[in-house]
Amino acid sequence: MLKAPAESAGEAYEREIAADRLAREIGRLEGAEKGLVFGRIDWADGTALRIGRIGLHREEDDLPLLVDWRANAARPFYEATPVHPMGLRRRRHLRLEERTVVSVSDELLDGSAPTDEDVVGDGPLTEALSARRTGRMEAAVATLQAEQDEVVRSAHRGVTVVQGGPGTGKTVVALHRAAYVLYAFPRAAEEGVLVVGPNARFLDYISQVLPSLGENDVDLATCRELAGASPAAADRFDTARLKGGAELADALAGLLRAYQAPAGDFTVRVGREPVHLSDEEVATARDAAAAAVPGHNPARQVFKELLVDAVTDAMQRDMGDVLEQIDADTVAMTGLDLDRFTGAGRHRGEGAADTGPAHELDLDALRADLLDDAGLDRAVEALWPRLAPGDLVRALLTDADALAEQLPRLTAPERSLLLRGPDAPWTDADVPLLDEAASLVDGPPERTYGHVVVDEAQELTAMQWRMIVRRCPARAMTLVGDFAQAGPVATARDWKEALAPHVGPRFRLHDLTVSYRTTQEILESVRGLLARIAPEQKPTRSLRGGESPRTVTTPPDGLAAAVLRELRAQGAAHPGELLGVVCADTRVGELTARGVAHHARVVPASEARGLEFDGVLVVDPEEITAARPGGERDLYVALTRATKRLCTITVQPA
Ligand SMILES: Nc1ncnc2c1ncn2[C@@H]1O[C@H](COP(=O)(O)OP(=O)(O)OP(=O)(O)O)[C@@H](O)[C@H]1O
Repeated sequence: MLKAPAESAGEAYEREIAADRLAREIGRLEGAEKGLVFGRIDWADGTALRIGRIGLHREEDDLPLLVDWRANAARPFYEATPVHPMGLRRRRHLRLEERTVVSVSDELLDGSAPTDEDVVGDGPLTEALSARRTGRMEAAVATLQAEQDEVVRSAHRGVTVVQGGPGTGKTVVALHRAAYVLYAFPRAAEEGVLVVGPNARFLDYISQVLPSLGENDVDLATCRELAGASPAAADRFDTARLKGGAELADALAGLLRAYQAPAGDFTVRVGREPVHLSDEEVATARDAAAAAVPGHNPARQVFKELLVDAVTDAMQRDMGDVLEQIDADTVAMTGLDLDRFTGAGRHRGEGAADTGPAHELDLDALRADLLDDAGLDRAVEALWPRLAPGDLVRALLTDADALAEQLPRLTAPERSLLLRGPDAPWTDADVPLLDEAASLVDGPPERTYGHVVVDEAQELTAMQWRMIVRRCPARAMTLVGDFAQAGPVATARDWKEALAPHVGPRFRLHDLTVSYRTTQEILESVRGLLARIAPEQKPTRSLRGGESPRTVTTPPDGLAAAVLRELRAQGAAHPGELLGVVCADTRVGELTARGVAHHARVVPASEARGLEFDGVLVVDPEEITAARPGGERDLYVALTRATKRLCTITVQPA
C-alpha cells in the first residue's frame, strides 16, 4: 500500500490512514498467535464454543469459529461453577505453543463421570501460578477467577476501585479491564484508554499484556510522561509530600489571579492621549475574560477585546465631555443655541453612548485601530501578561511572600521547605505542579481519554490525582492499589480521601482476597509486619504452599559476598528461575559493581512495587526500613515479591 504512488496530498494522507489501520490489524492478528484458542465450553446437548483472545468468523457464512473472551457468549467459561454450572457439562483449558496444543485440562461441572474424551488433571490455574516467571507479566485471560472476572466484566462505567493484598491480581484485573472496556464500551474505546503506572520499570513489566490480548491502542504512561516532563532532580520526602497536597492547586490558581488585572484604576496611553479606566471597568473586563474561556493565555485575547471596548467607551465619553465643554464655551461667548442649527440635541444629558451625528465617532474603525495599537498592547501586557506554566510555578516557589500569601495554612517551616532558588532544576514533585499550571495557563490538556486505569494508585499524591482526573472528563476509571504498600510521598490514607475531591462517594469498591503470587508460608511470615503497618487490613490467603522463608546473617563487610553465595546456591538448585534482589536504593550501586546483576535483577526497594520473581533475596531489611519514611511499607513490598522462595539477608550488628 505504501509503495503505490499518491497523486495528491489528500491521497497520500488517506493512504497513510489506511496503512496505519492495516498495521494495527496485523498487530492484532500477530498478537493472537500466542495462545489464540485457550478455552472451550461444552453443553450437555453436545454443542460447544471455543474461546480465544480475539473473535473469528468463517468468511463464507459468518459462522463463529472463535469467540472473543470478552463477548457475552464467553461468560459461562468464567462464571460457571459446579454449584452453578450454567448448563455446561465441561470447561476445557488448552495451552498452545505457537500453533501446537501442548496441554489440555478439563473440569466437569455437571457431576457427570469423565469419559475417554475428558482430560481431568491438575487445574490450569495451579499450572499458571507455578510456572516460571519471565520478568514480563503475562495475560491471565485463560484463568481469570470469578472474583476477578466480576470486576473485569462489570457494566459499571463510573469509577471502579479494586483493593487487595500483594499478589491478589489487582494488576491482572486492571489490564484485563482495560481490554474489556475497549471491547464493550465503544465510546470510551473511541476516546482512548490510558493505563497509568508508578514508574518505567513497572510499565515495562506489564507492557506485553495488552498487546497479547490483541490491544495495541492503549497508552501506557507514568505521571511524568503524561505531563511530558523529565525532571532531573528529586526533592526531600517531606518537601515532595508537601508539594503533593491539593493546597498547592489553590495556591497556583490564587497566584494566577494576582496576575490578571490587579485592582486599581488604570491609564492606557492611546497614541498621545491618556485614557483613564476605572477600577470597576477593568475588573468587569477581567471577570468576563476569565469566565469566557479556560486558560489564562487563551483568555488573554478575550481580555484584550474587552479592554478595547472599555477604552472605546471611555474615549467616546471623554469626547462627549470635550464637545459639551466646547458647546458650553460657545454659548457663553456668543449666546447662540447651537442645537437650533445642528438639530443634534440628543447628545446632551443622554449618556455618552448616544452622541449626536455632529460628533459621531467611527467606532468600528476606532476598535480596529486600538486592537493594533502599541499602547494598548502594553496595557494588556501589564494587566494580563502572557505566561508559561513554569513562570507561574517558579513565581510561587521562589517567593517567600507569595508562599505566605497563597499558603496561609502551612507553617513557616513548611513554607521554607517549599522555597527554592530561581535556577534550581525541576523535580519529580514539581511535575504535577507544572501540569496544574499548564491547565491554568493554557487550558485543559489536549489529549484526554474515555477510560483511565491506574495501577499502584495508593502512590498518587493529591496533585497527581488532579492531573490524571483532568485527562478523564467522563470520570470513567478503574483504580487498583493497596494502601498498606503506600510509599513515603503518598498523601491519602484511603480511597475516600483520595477520591472525594473528584467523585465524592461515587465509586464502587471491590476486594480481592486470594493471593495468586506468594505462598501461604511467605504470607504468614509478613503477617506481623502487616498488622503493624495496616492493622485494619484482613490478611489475604494463598492457594499454594511452599518452602518456609529463610534468613541468612552476615557481618557488615560480607554482605555482597553473602548475596552472591546465596544467588549461586539458588541458581544451582533451581536453574532457569528468575531471581530478584531487593535492597535499599543506596545499596544498588555496590551490589551491581560486585556482579550481582549477572545472577539476578537488582531492584531498589523504592521501585519494587508490582514486580515479581520466582525467588527473592531481601538485602538488609533494617537498611530498607530506615532508608525512607514509612520504610516498613517498603519492606512489606520487598518481602511479598516472590512466587516461590524468599530469603532475607540480615547484617549482624558490628
Ligand atoms: N487468574 C489468574 N490466573 C493466573 N495468574 C494470575 C491470576 N491472577 C493473578 N495471577 C498472577 O498472580 C501474580 C500477581 O498478580 P498481580 O501482579 O496482578 O497482583 P497485584 O495484586 O497487582 O500485586 P501487587 O499488590 O504486589 O502489585 C501475577 O503473576 C499474576 O499473573
